[in-house]
Amino acid sequence: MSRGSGSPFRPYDTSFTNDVRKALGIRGLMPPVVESFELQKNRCLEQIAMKTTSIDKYMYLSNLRNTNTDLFYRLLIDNMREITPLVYTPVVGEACQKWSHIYTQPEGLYLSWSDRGNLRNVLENWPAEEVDIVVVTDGSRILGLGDLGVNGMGIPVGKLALYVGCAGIDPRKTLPITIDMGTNNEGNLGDPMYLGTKMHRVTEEDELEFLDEMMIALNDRWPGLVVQFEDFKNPFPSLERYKNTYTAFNDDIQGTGAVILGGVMSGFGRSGIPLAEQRLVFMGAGSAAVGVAKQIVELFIKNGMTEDEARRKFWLVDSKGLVTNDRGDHLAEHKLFFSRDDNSGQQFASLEEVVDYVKPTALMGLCTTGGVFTESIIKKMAAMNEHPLIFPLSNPVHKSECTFEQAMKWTDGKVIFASGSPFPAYTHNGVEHIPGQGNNMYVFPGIGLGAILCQSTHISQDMIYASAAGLAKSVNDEEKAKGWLYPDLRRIREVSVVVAREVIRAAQAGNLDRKKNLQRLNDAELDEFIKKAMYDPCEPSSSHIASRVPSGSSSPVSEERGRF
Ligand SMILES: NC(=O)C1=CN([C@@H]2O[C@H](COP(=O)(O)OP(=O)(O)OC[C@H]3O[C@@H](n4cnc5c(N)ncnc54)[C@H](O)[C@@H]3O)[C@@H](O)[C@H]2O)C=CC1
Ligand SMILES: CC(=O)C(=O)O
Ligand SMILES: [Mg+2]
Repeated sequence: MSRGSGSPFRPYDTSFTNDVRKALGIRGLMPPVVESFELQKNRCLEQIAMKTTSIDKYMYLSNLRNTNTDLFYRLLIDNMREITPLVYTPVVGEACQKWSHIYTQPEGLYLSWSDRGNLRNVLENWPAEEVDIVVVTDGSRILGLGDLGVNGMGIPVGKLALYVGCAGIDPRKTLPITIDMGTNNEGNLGDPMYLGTKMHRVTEEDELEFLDEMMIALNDRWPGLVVQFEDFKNPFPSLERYKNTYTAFNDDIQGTGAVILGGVMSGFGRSGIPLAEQRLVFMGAGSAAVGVAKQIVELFIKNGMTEDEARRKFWLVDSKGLVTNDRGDHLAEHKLFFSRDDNSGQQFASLEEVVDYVKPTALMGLCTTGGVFTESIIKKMAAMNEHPLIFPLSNPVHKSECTFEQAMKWTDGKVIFASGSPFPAYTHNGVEHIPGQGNNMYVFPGIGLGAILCQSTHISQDMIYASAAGLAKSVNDEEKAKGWLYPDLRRIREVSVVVAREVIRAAQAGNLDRKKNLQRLNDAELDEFIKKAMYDPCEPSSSHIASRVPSGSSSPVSEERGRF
């Protein structure tokens, strides 16, 4: 059986010792050699190198995850910088666009509109007894690629792979869900191979009713599980509805908010400009932009500003220009908090006009439109600031508002930079610079891990803020000396321990933790507890496997659901 990204079934693995093979009755069913994970990983890396396209590499890795879960995660954990871009952004974006064509296996659970009224029964079909965490999308805004319908399944699958790799969530207890509410993508509707229901999207009200049923059904089958909402075109209603009722959060609003808050906590310090003098222009005024701005507002408030003073540090620009009260259009609810009323009737249609008017210290890109941070705009940022913060955060790479190379060249190396998708290093004046990746993957795994371990009833704003503070704390002296805003991705599991610890502490402070005995642990003990709880795949020992062979069974492999 091979179902789901967290499918635990390990096939005849060449790391099985002869004793193990005997115990399982599988001698001869695989090559005779007994290999270490190390050797097997090298074979995997060789095979990945042989594939000439990113999508082939993605498909190879998906197959590995589904057929040898432990080996896949060993490979990911030990090669985080190399493998993450292949299973997450940017390649997952291309995989989603081609999902219905590269499809070989389900990868997760599909809940369709036609299943409404019956979702509890459909959940019964998922084979895992226990589920700790769900990532769910409706496919309506996949990265910056728009409505991809059920082809968006690559996103919950990829996010959960990072939950396992970055934070050691048990893969058997992860569940990727795509809800099939139809699609307004005419390309999908006209594609004979499209894997979703061929109908236009149901209304937002209908979708919310469906989500209500889903949340009840999920919590009925797996009480208290963590639910991460991901890549919904309009994620605000579900966040408002569930954040105080379930252990649920929205990664695009809150996770992104936390990761960028963590980055600016370091970045503002490096820029040398006091908080009171910071002015932030956001290109994009959607869920991610508002989520990020709101978290930074919290930072300003914690540093002595009133809420009103804090919100006035932000200028949001959407496809119609600067968001103002008197622009003449009906502003969506989520934009109102940041809408400007001090523009003296002037309207600004383009980003460059806004930059001239505001003279920002920081420029954030969350507008799904590649290249909008032009040479002219970036040069102006460098002329106005000794060290401008420029964060092109849209995904995948071709949606990035500028590249690292452009930001470095056009600011003559002065930029403080982070991007949503990874960019290659750039050598400036003979020194190699590695760009920061301001991606929610630095926090959501630790948020989920913390919430699972302390059995939090909700995921509060304080827990989200704590995750950002934990991330900022995780940048070590060596990384700071190199000017990095984020820790080395190769240390992500250490970082996730700190993030999880801070999240647990915030849950405890808010009395949201159900597992009260963690309160007795000091920080070092809590870190130890977290580390011990993390899945860390290793070669199976004879005793490990032998202990799982049911007595009287000659070949228990087909029954095997254990970690090996
Ligand atoms: N780095 C990270 O960790 C994350 C990055 N993102 C990226 O952020 C982007 C936006 O995501 P959401 O806010 O959820 O989407 P959204 O659809 O809610 O918002 C997009 C916003 O961009 C504006 N926009 C679109 N084209 C524009 C243009 N040409 N000029 C000015 N504004 C324009 C829209 O008016 C809207 O306000 C996506 O590309 C996504 O991949 C999202 C979450 C996390
Ligand atoms: C990273 C992420 O969550 C996004 O681009 O939507
Ligand atoms: Mg997302």
